[in-house]
Amino acid sequence: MEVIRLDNVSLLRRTQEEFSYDLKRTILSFFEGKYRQPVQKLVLDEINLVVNSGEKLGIIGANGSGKSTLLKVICGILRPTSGVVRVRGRIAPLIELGAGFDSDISVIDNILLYGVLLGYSRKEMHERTQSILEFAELENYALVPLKGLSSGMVARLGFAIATDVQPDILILDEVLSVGDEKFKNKCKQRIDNFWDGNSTVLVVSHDLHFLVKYCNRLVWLDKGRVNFIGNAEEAVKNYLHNLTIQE
Ligand SMILES: Nc1ncnc2c1ncn2[C@@H]1O[C@H](COP(=O)(O)OP(=O)(O)OP(=O)(O)O)[C@@H](O)[C@H]1O
Repeated sequence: MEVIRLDNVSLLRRTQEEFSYDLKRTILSFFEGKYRQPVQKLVLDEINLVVNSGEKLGIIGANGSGKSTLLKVICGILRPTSGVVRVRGRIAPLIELGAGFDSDISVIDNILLYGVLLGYSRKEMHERTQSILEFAELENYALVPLKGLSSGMVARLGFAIATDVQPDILILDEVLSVGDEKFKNKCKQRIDNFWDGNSTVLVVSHDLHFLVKYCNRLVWLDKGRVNFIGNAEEAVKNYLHNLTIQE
């Protein structure tokens, strides 16, 4: 059964150097006649992709090729400029762990907030709070404001929340190495459960060995376009061959 479908999805974004939140400067430059239209870049270019239920799909490509952007479009964090994205089922994005947190409120309140952001009810999150705190090994920090935690602890909390709930679709963006060695092993076990189960998994990684071992198919992105999609070994072979030609 099809769970993700992208038809001709493109995304234009303002380039970083043109991007300014400074309204005063923008208005001033307008009156001084120095205003320039922000430059836009085609970050995703006519992407067509179908992912079936239970499939483990890896995404490879050079830095800046659009891998994280593609995941964000699938999760609904970014809206495509054109094209259609369809997703069936509950999705848990493990992207920039902790990006939805509020540092001034307590760990427990952040669990509720983050859970609601992921689409779960407050009641459901109340019931899960204890197991999340236990997995993240933060039982003694439940009432502490998040700013009192180390960045590793915050990442652990993000991982614990997103994986405590059983998503239909798990999205992993280079987050397979959270926390210290002991915690990494715990994360690996949890991820293994998703791999063995029915969840559909999309994973972005530069670890090609990992992807060949764990993924059915790979998508190779190049400058926002799908360069290859299919068998994982073949994708990596083509990708590496292309790199040697460029060198
Ligand atoms: N917030 C943003 N605003 C504007 N452009 C952005 C923003 N974030 C990323 N981009 C641009 O979008 C393009 C794709 O970036 P993306 O992060 O998706 O690449 P990536 O393949 O995940 O790279 P990496 O392997 O380095 O993580 C890049 O050209 C980048 O400069």
